[in-house]
Amino acid sequence: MPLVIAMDGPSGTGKSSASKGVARALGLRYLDTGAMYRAMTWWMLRNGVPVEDAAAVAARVDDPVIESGTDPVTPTIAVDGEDVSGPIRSREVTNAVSAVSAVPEVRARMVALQREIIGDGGIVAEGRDIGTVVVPDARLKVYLTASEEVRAARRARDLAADPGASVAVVRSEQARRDRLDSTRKASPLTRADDAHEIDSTELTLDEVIEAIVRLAKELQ
Ligand SMILES: Nc1ncnc2c1ncn2[C@@H]1O[C@H](COP(=O)(O)OP(=O)(O)O)[C@@H](O)[C@H]1O
Ligand SMILES: Nc1ccn([C@H]2C[C@H](O)[C@@H](COP(=O)(O)OP(=O)(O)O)O2)c(=O)n1
Repeated sequence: MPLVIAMDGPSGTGKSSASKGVARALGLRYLDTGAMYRAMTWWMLRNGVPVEDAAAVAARVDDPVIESGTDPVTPTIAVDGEDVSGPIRSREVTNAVSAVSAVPEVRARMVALQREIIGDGGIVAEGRDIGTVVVPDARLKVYLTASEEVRAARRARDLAADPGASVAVVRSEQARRDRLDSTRKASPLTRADDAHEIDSTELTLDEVIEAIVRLAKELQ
């Protein structure tokens, strides 16, 4: 079976950047499953669905059409034909996404879509449950970590245009999201037993990419 690389870990550990780099280096496709949960959340907010009400979210789960592009050079995400790559990164969506992604009906639909896109493989897929639920038989699983402090500093840099996003605020919002993502009932964030753990706290992005490419080459 063509290679599937499953990349999981909490927010700000470098999953998206490393996954895109590895996909480019190895000529693989790339899937950002977090962007899909963010797209679903953006749609719920736009349509006035109370995101803390799991039954209300579940009732609308089949309505949005979510399309993910898998080119690691220009990843795309659209909802009902509208490019939402910018708006899904807002703090409003970020702070609502854990509630929406904890709803089992949301996860069932997203996982089915993700498996369809992953197909026969040749892809780096990143998220929270790729190695545990979406592709439990992936040939290579990586679990990325980094200190809370470094993760918050990285994400605050990404949000530099938002004056409310100080490192302290980002750190506390991130800690809340990690707690929700790792304690929810439906496929919580957890390291698969057979995942390689890489701590990126003291590594450059290139070093992380190199480490994963080396692991992939060892499989051949
Ligand atoms: N090893 C690293 N060293 C420094 N900065 C990094 C590293 N990995 C990622 N980054 C930066 O941290 C930010 C968050 O990375 P991202 O890939 O979006 O993480 P995640 O997908 O895990 O939330 C980005 O600005 C990215 O460029
Ligand atoms: N496979 C996945 C991917 C993301 N999620 C949820 C939980 C996360 O807090 C949100 C957003 O994920 P995303 O990877 O975009 O978050 P970060 O960029 O790492 O901050 O989606 C999930 O439940 N399962």
